[in-house]
Amino acid sequence: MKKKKIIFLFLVLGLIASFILIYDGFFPTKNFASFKVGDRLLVWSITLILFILYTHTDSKPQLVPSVLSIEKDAGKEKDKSDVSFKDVAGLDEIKEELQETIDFINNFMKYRKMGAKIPKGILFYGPPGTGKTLLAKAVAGETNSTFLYASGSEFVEKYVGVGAKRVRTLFEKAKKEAPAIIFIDEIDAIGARRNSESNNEKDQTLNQLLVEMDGFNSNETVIVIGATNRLDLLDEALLRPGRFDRHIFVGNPNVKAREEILEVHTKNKPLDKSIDIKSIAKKTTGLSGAQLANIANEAAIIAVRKNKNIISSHEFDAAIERVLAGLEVKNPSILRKEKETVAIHEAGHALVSKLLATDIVQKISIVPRGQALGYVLKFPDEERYLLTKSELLNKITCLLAGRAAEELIFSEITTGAKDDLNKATDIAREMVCSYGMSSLGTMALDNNFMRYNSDVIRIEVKKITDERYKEAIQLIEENKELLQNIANVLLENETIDNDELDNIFENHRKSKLPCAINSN
Ligand SMILES: Nc1ncnc2c1ncn2[C@@H]1O[C@H](COP(=O)(O)OP(=O)(O)OP(=O)(O)O)[C@@H](O)[C@H]1O
Ligand SMILES: [Zn+2]
Repeated sequence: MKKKKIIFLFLVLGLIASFILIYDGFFPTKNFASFKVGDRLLVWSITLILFILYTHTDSKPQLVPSVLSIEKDAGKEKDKSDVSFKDVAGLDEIKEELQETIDFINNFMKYRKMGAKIPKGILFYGPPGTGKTLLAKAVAGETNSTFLYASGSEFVEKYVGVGAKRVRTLFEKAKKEAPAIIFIDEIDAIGARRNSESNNEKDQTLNQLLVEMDGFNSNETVIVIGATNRLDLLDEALLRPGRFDRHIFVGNPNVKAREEILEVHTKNKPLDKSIDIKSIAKKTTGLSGAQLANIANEAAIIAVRKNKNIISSHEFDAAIERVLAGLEVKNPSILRKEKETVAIHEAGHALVSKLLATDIVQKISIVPRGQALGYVLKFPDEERYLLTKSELLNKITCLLAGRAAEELIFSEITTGAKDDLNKATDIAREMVCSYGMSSLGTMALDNNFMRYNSDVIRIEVKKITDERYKEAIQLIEENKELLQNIANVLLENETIDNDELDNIFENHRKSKLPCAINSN
């Protein structure tokens, strides 16, 4: 379109020049005396050529991108993948399960002779950053297949038909370059359940995807891998046999897998002998593969910044903190009064966490990082898959303890508890709606019930958080002196680590013992 505009501009100039020269032909003036007949003919012919060019340039309105740009967009990372299963740490069961698919692509004829059909579609689902894309790339790498990457959101367009066309182009390309792995990330963007307030463009795109998946037969070595964080959102039609009929959950790594992931991502980095990958793996419960990769990279960056030629455990600790809590804010201009409030707030979290022995407090800090003015870094003592009701309640108490400490010490509350309140409310809502842990009964509540009974749910959630808040207040009240001690050390040193916190508790305990000499 830009080209057309430029041609149009020259055409207008040409036309003006042509008219002036025609006019001048009839009523010659001095101005154009030097223009011979040949020159005039040249200007007229150029104008004519511009006119022909203008009328022949693609004049499709910009509403729909041209086919060319669609072809360029669909399957951007068209390439052979150089990732193999060696690069995917942990996830052993998944790799085993994918072995069959790999064998099918590698020994296509063997299966064909037997009349065996292999699944066309595999769906990876699970939290972000757990290696879904990496696994798909590794399948392509292990089979030397073309890897075609597309993100579901790329197909979502305002204009009807564009998304569907992109899907078609993607599959055409895959068939042409088979064996191929089509990887559609965020497939929920196009594959979400259809409802009555349907969106025509989205429906057409999803329909096209279904048509394509039904359309290619098992003789074509094209495998579609979809990935989503929300399996529950997907349209059932997409999950039917013959489409995405293999669902593989890719979850956050356990301690052994975390160790392996850290090994993979530190393989090419010069590590100090003192570094114990096992202990880093233990400290990072609940983190995803992507976060661990990020930590390894941050540790290297921090070491470079310190002009070191080897990465030590100090850099790793700093990297964990940075990835979990965000960037340290340099020269923050925080008022003394605010600092006191933050210290009391964080001391409240740490005190109650320790009293209730929920998680191990790794570090308390009032050095602002990212959006937070202060934070408490905690890790569970061990890998947990099940949580008891009392553990969930204790978690809520710990979350509300920051606000409780503020109220108790300053008789005033601040906006600092926003994030805590969100998290506490989320846990309480889950207890009520998903875990059957409230007086509403031992059942899960479906969306319909939740929509029409939001008040009932709110009352239940409030009951839980109110009680927990009361408990937090009581615990802090009983240990006010300890809270002050923690806050004072924080104000003085800005951070407290696990051992120092133990010391504060221990010193406090000793100070409460009746003095041995005086007792005589
Ligand atoms: N199991 C793993 N082994 C090695 N590296 C991993 C693993 N899991 C994640 N990573 C690292 O994290 C990065 C991001 O992972 P990936 O993009 O595959 O996650 P994802 O599950 O597709 O995330 P999202 O759902 O956000 O798209 C990878 O490039 C890799 O560096
Ligand atoms: Zn807080």
